[in-house]
Amino acid sequence: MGLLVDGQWQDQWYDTKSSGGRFVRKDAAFRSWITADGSAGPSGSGGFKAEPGRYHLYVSYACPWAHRTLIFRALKGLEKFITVSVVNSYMAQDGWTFTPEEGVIPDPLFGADFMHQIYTKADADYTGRVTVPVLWDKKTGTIVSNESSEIIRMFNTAFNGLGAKAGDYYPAEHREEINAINERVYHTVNNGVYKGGFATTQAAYEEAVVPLFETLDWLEEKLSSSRYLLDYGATEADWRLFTTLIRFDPVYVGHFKCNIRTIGSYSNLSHYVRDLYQQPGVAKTVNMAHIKNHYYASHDTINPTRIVPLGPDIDFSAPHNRGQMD
Ligand SMILES: N[C@@H](CCC(=O)N[C@@H](CS)C(=O)NCC(=O)O)C(=O)O
Repeated sequence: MGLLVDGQWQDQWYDTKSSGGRFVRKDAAFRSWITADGSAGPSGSGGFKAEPGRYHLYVSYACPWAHRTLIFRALKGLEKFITVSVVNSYMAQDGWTFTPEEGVIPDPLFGADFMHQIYTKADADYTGRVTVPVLWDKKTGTIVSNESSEIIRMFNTAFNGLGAKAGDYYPAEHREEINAINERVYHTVNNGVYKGGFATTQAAYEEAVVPLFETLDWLEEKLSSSRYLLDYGATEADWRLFTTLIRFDPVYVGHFKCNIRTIGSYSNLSHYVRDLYQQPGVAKTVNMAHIKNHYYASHDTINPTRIVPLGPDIDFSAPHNRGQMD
């Protein structure tokens, strides 16, 4: 694990000393938007018009943030427009790499060995963490965005005129409700598991894990009367929750000590995660070997032996009861 400082790679773990043992996530640096006509989006600069074959997506199968973007690429049928590379599941002193492993898709643009080389191609003096996902523009040779919440919104609409699949996962009339759910789920669940897992004091750990389970209890209740988080149908709020839920019992319960309850013990949440997993195109975005290997092997301050547990044995393709709620 490391970061770039003035374009130079440095191997360094997260600093939690300056924040009372708390893990504090930094904001993403590249914030432009692909739009249908190339006009500027809500942030960054314009010039990134939706065009077939122009953009390349770098992801890790392990990473829940990158996973969102792969799901939206599948839901919207963007595979034919946007090419993809997948990094190795192990992230250590060199950060994310393209070292061969089952599932890795090498970098076709530069033949890079390391993900940090992609960042310095975009900005030779870049300072900051080298995260996935990265959405790359082949035409101007730069990073459009490395912020997953924004990449999924681009994918939701920018390619509609080029023949993307139908489906609006951020409908204008429900944005307020989606934003409110996202806000709570992001802080207490998506990032909550990391705050619990990367905490280096008991207080910081408890500060994360208690609200995490309060939100899971709230979601369980919410899903007793509605198939998805909104009556509208599946929205980005569901997909943003899904990538954390599918990793929860295999990784976060053990490795991140988020173990007050399991997702398997929640009736609605466990059926809901299978329902989402079984939607067209989604199962192939889930690579459980990469997920488990990444967390258990890469975080040696948490798991120095790097032993990857064999369980739990979960069949996400088992039948679910959510269809009866429609
Ligand atoms: N804000 C980013 C966060 C992405 C992120 O933190 N990705 C992790 C992997 S799960 C990463 O690449 N971490 C490397 C690092 O922090 O050095 C997003 O949602 O796109």
